[in-house]
Amino acid sequence: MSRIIYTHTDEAPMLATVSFLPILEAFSHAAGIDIETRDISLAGRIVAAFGDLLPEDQREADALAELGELAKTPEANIIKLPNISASVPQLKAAIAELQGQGIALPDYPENPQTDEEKDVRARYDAVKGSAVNPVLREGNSDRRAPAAVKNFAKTHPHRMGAWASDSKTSVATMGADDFRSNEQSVVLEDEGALSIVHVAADGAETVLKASIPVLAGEVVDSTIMRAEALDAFLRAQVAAAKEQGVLFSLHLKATMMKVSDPILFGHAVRAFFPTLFTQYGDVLAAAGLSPNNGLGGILAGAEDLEEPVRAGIRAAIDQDLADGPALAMVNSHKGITNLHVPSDVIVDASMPAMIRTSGHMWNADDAEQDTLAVIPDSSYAGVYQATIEDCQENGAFDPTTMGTVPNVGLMAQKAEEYGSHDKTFEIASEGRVEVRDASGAVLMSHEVAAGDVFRACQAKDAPIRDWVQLAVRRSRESGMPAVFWLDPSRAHDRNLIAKVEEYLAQEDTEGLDLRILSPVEATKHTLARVRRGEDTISVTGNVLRDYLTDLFPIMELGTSAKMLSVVPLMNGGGLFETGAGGSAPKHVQQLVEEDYLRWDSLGEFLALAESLRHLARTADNPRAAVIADALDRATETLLNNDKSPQRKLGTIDNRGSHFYLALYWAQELAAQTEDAELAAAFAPIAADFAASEETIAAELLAVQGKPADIGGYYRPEPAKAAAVMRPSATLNAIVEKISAAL
Ligand SMILES: NC(=O)C1=CN([C@@H]2O[C@H](COP(=O)(O)OP(=O)(O)OC[C@H]3O[C@@H](n4cnc5c(N)ncnc54)[C@H](OP(=O)(O)O)[C@@H]3O)[C@@H](O)[C@H]2O)C=CC1
Ligand SMILES: O=C(O)CCC(=O)C(=O)O
Ligand SMILES: [Mg+2]
Repeated sequence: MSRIIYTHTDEAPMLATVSFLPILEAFSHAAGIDIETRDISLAGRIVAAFGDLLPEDQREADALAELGELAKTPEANIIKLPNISASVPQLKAAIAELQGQGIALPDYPENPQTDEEKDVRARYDAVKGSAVNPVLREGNSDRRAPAAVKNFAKTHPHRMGAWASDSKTSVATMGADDFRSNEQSVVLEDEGALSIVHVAADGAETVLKASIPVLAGEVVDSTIMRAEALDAFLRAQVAAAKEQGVLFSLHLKATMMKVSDPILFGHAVRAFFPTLFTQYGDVLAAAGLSPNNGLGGILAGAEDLEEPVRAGIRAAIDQDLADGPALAMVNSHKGITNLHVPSDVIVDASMPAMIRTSGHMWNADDAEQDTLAVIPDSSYAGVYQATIEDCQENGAFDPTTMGTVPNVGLMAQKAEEYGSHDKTFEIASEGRVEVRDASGAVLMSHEVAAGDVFRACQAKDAPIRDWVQLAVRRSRESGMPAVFWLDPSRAHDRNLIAKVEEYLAQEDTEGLDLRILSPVEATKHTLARVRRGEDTISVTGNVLRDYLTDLFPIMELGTSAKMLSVVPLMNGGGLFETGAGGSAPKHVQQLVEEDYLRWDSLGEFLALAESLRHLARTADNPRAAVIADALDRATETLLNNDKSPQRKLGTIDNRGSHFYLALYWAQELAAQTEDAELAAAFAPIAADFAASEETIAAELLAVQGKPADIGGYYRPEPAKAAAVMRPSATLNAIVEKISAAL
């Protein structure tokens, strides 16, 4: 039997899976393929983290660890749906829900003191933030809009907000004293181990990290964000937004940058609420209410404090809101601001969403307004400023004519910033931080003050070489020019440029247009081509991979969820991610309120076809190729017949789109001539689906419009979720018959 692993994740994609998986299993069975699921949801990962401490009957295997090992083998064929990268507030909510379901989990220790509490905290911290993707991504990233999807977007353009030439929207970034400007970088000649040591002003040494294994040829960088400069910068932006009459909004990646960015977020909360922290800073700290978890956590925690402190805190917050600039809102109806929850505004998706909406965000009156987008570190902020300037000059992008920008991203083996969590520290006291080799020689050194954020990153040589080869291959296969977005004014990028030049020289690049430009120059170059309808591959590091695979798809297709996202694993396996989009929490809310799920599973369909094709190649299963090609044709028909989920009640939603996919897929299999046995088996199934179309559509539409009970948010009850997500008895019966057909 050939095997595909389909991941069980969170929120909208997990609910979509409840509906789609039975269909997928039935069709795959016909090709002798086993679909196995593994639970890598936030809830599943929490339970697995306490495997040894829970009562026997509550223990669950660590599926993520298993898949992480599998990803290093040639047999890996994993379809990875988006999952929650949890902030602390989300983590606590998930723990509470699981406790409510009777699972004997400890509370999240806010301020761990005993060894036991420290152990609990370490387990929870390992589950926090972007804890899944870095484990599975044992390869570099190839994300693109398939031709059928791009063509559909050109003929059915999504709405784009017009840009005014007098738009006051802009990006503010530090440019000095930040991660970018303080960066140092070395290329290691030999394998070994590094250490990170803090040397206090009096010479006392504290080991921050005892041993970082390194390989020969690896690029290692270190840098710091200066707290004092950050505070001055943030205060200046609060004043600037007020003076310019624009919204203040902060854009970070507190999920993936799970150690550094919540700290930066906390600094912004302090800068925006000076009265609150001057008057109540000590009270909040004593109550364990950290600004790093956002205004939402402070407001909720203040409820437990005594009067008059409680009223005083609220008054101070109101005072600061009245004194400061208007604050961008995440949900103006519920009064949720940009500074409420660190994971509510995630830069990769939030900046493109703003650019798509005329450079606006929402204010407290639920109206659009120009915005000062605050992105403290200047490494990548210039990309957004250049894009904004382009729109101010030339107007909004036109999805009917614009070129496409696929991405080849350096990602494997926790490359660059996204692998830096275990090497990121908030500095306790003045002195310097040194990165030393095993002999004690100092490779890099930074003067530091208390509160500065130190960060070290690694990029291994083999992934860098693989990334250059992937870029050459994609440029060759697509016929598109490719631009390496690397900045000669950054220490890390200078080392990468040298490697790119070395490895490109070893490839056959005859006739290819490959160049290296700084991110801002690359943005300008790419956008000029985009406006002429020309296509350009962006070849980037891990962070720009993340940013650009939302930025361009959101302009081109309306959402990054429609992207094909392939990770050719370095040891020969395949990881197929579904789009670049996340798990869309607001979709679950809509489902629970009115039994309508607008999640678009297009990303799953595209990933599945690639996964099947990979299986056909690696497991010598020609039938897998037949059902893959049939699936791609079915997906194209689905797009052209407009059977993707719409957005409003009374139209087909996610479940309806799964039915139509099954119908078209069965019809394609019945019609193909490569595999007669398969065609014969699917002919009656296709006929059944077609004959029942009206009944099934009616059964699926009938449930809409009233609240749906799935019995949990982070871990819904399987039976309730299945009842909600599979409401058509007619459809379920036909799906059942497929497995018996072959
Ligand atoms: N690979 C992964 O595992 C990723 C996980 N995440 C996680 O997702 C959560 C939410 O993050 P957020 O930044 O809000 O990003 P999301 O991508 O979840 O949501 C952004 C917006 O994209 C649109 N969208 C995304 N996917 C789909 C889809 N399949 N069908 C229809 N619309 C879609 C919706 O916008 P619109 O209303 O405009 O249609 C949605 O509101 C977080 O927990 C985050 O950690 C985020 C990114 C990647
Ligand atoms: O892992 C995450 O938290 C998000 C991943 C992401 O945004 C991406 O890969 O595009
Ligand atoms: Mg992303």
